[in-house]
Amino acid sequence: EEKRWVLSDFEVGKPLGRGKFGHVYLAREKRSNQIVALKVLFKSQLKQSQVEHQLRREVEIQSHLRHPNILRLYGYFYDQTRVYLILEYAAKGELYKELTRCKHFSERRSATYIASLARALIYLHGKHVIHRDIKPENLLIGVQGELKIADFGWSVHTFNRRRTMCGTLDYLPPEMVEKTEHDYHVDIWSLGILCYEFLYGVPPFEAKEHSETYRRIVKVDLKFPLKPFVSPAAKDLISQMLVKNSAHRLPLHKVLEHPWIVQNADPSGVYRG
Ligand SMILES: CC[C@@H](NC(=O)c1cc2[nH]nc(NC(=O)c3ccc(N4CCN(C)CC4)cc3)c2s1)c1ccccc1
Repeated sequence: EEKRWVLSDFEVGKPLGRGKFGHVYLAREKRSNQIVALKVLFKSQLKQSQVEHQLRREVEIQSHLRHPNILRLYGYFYDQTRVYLILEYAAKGELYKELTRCKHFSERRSATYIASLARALIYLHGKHVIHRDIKPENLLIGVQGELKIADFGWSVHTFNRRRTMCGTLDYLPPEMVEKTEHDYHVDIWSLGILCYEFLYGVPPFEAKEHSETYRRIVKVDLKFPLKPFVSPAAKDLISQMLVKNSAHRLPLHKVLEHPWIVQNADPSGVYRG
């Protein structure tokens, strides 16, 4: 595990995509012939945006996670100018491109994905990790069609926060004792947004201006278009997740028991079309 990787350990192939601060390439680890995705980030850009600590946290968190719907991080290394993350290769690419191509997903496909994500989030929250950035752009599709949560750049260990919270509660002002804005309920809200976007092809509070989107979110101005047709059960689940009071959002284990999920999600967690 403590192997010190170097770039020459890999034969770097075609670029797979790009994201914040860098690109990701198909690569083959020469000794094992293992195919991986090599994410290359530029130190200059990381420094400029002061996200080095975030990247360290991403590596620390993702390297310890083991779940079929969470992209593995096998290791990392760096050189003078770049940081390299050795990631699991998701062979069917980016979910958002598939969603754009299909316009919107069927209820079976959507429910199968939402169930996988709920299971992955239950696992994450069990480890005191909240992702905080669950959206189509951060979801990849594995070779069997299974969903993989990628890019833990914004995830945090609630543990640390709770430790500071648990220390000396007495001296904390009310607003600090109040829910930290990032408790794990944020991921349930994001799952509701994702469910809506899978079924309708657009997120529920989309608007031309950011200020309008903000207003619609805080008001939870949830509207269900007449087209495409979406079952009342699906709308019921979405309505139970997109609730302003975070404590009243449907808990993740209840999401898995919801009739729409039970009736539509493929038990294997894989959508085979
Ligand atoms: C989620 C963004 C994040 N990405 C990762 O970490 C990523 C990690 C990771 N592992 N495997 C990937 N696979 C692909 O990117 C991929 C893309 C297209 C593919 N196909 C094209 C169409 N064809 C018909 C089928 C095959 C197949 C695999 C990616 S992306 C990121 C963040 C910052 C910088 C770079 C990348």
